[in-house]
Amino acid sequence: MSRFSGSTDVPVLTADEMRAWDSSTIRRTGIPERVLMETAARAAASVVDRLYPHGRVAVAVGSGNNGGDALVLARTLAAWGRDVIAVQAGSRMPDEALLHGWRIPVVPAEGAAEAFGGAATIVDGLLGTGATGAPREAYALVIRAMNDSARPVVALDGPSGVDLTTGAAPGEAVRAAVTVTFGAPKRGLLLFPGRGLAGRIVAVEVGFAPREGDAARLITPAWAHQLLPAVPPDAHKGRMGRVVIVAGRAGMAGACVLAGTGALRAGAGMAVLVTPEANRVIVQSALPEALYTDRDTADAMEVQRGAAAVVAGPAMGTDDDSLAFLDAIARGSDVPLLLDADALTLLARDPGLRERMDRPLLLTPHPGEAGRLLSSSIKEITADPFAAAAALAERFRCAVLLKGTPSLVAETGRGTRVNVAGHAGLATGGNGDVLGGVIGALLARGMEPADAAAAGLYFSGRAAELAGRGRGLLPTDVADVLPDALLKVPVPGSSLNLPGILLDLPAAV
Ligand SMILES: NC(=O)C1=CN([C@@H]2O[C@H](COP(=O)(O)OP(=O)(O)OC[C@H]3O[C@@H](n4cnc5c(N)ncnc54)[C@H](OP(=O)(O)O)[C@@H]3O)[C@@H](O)[C@H]2O)[C@@H](O)CC1
Ligand SMILES: Nc1ncnc2c1ncn2[C@@H]1O[C@H](COP(=O)(O)OP(=O)(O)O)[C@@H](O)[C@H]1O
Ligand SMILES: [K+]
Repeated sequence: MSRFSGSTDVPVLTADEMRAWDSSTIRRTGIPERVLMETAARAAASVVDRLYPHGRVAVAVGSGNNGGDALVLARTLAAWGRDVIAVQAGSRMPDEALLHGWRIPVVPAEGAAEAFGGAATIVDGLLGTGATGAPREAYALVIRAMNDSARPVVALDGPSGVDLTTGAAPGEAVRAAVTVTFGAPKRGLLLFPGRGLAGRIVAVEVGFAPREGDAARLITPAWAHQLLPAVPPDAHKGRMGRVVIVAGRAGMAGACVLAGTGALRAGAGMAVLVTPEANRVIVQSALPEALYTDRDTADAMEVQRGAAAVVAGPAMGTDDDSLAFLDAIARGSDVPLLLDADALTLLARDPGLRERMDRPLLLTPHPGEAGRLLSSSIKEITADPFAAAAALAERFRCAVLLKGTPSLVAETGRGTRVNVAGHAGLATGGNGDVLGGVIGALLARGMEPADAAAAGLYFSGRAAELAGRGRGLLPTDVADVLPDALLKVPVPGSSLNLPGILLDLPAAV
């Protein structure tokens, strides 16, 4: 389960943004680079010593500052009484003065396999934010030896060989058990394949100045809970938000039921399900708490009047009738509108729909739907989801939740929000429908579309964590524990029980 500090603000940075933050901290505060390195390496040494307290530690050292971190860590562990050996991968070692006179045995890259074989734990200090392209030969050799050693590897800042901006691994790449990343999680650690190679991700505070600007940020529990409107003790159903859900063509009642369940489990005062007569018996039996309206009567347009938010699209159909109906719904009110699934396919077919409506809008595409909306391929979307989410937000002048691992929320002029709550148990048809309903409920309580989307991702992800990790988790199981996820802010902290941990994310398995 992901664990956070109590911070509402944890940035997610590209390698360039990280370097800019380094240098602006050094420039503005006068703190020497060596002090930042010392703090970073000592924090990483604490993590290594806490998780792997016994046996020899072999430290792989590159020639840049990532290697500098590795030398400081090696010296620190040696001073703490640990048995340490270094493997030199670069043509030169970082400044030996970093060792403060401690004598650490150093072997060349060719001796890596033997050195790792004789160690209990390996530390990867080969490449960090300054790396470009695939690791070159001596580095590649050391990485192969690391991966072949069957020893746990703790990566410093990122697993060497992973592009810390894109998550790509163009050549050999370290498979880490744990990554200790400095100052803020790097974007490439949260994107696959980087996310898979990073193992458990521990982000530690190392003394950077407060960040300015609109970089991407994690959706933290503290942030999501602080957005959540309180339930007043004198609440009544009219004040808790009425969500209209347009979903499920004939024979596809499930999508409608799941979205309605999501809305009610997230605290909507009322859910109105707009779906064809053929689905009536099913939706009213499955979800008697919701109201039903026949999509093919004039009532379907009337129900928008009392609505605080509208969710349209899950399995609603993509034929001409559905397009005409969606068009009427979109123009029929000015309350926030969420478009998902089939409604996104219809929007891709008729982008003019956007110009004909005048209301806060949120799109929640998965990469396939995003590809249709941007006329590009799924491959292009997943290669740079941050760019795709931003392009959609710009193109449709609205908030966008791009589903994926991780799911992102973008809106022009605001920093992208990155979701790390949840797990692969959510990869079951129907979870998107529940999510749409959850966000609908949050919109109906007055949250801005981008905030509702981000909070909806967090609470659904958190519910999946509470529901457990086993296979076969149903969307309704996730929905059932939503009230618990909404009620309790998780206690901050990590099982590492060390100060300064910003984020402790389990390995993606
Ligand atoms: N600055 C700070 O405040 C703080 C920074 N910190 C730490 O510094 C790290 C960034 O350090 P950095 O900028 O020195 O880059 P780094 O990742 O060590 O790589 C550069 C070296 O790798 C080499 N190299 C590059 N590509 C390669 C390839 N494909 N294959 C092989 N070699 C390759 C390149 O060689 P060159 O190309 O120049 O020959 C150069 O020698 C950051 O991740 C964090 O750990 C912390 O201490 C906290 C404070
Ligand atoms: N591996 C995963 N880790 C975290 N969240 C996931 C994972 N797989 C799916 N999800 C989430 O589950 C939801 C599935 O939505 P979607 O693809 O629209 O499914 P459907 O339309 O079939 O209900 C999205 O919010 C997605 O981000
Ligand atoms: K590294």
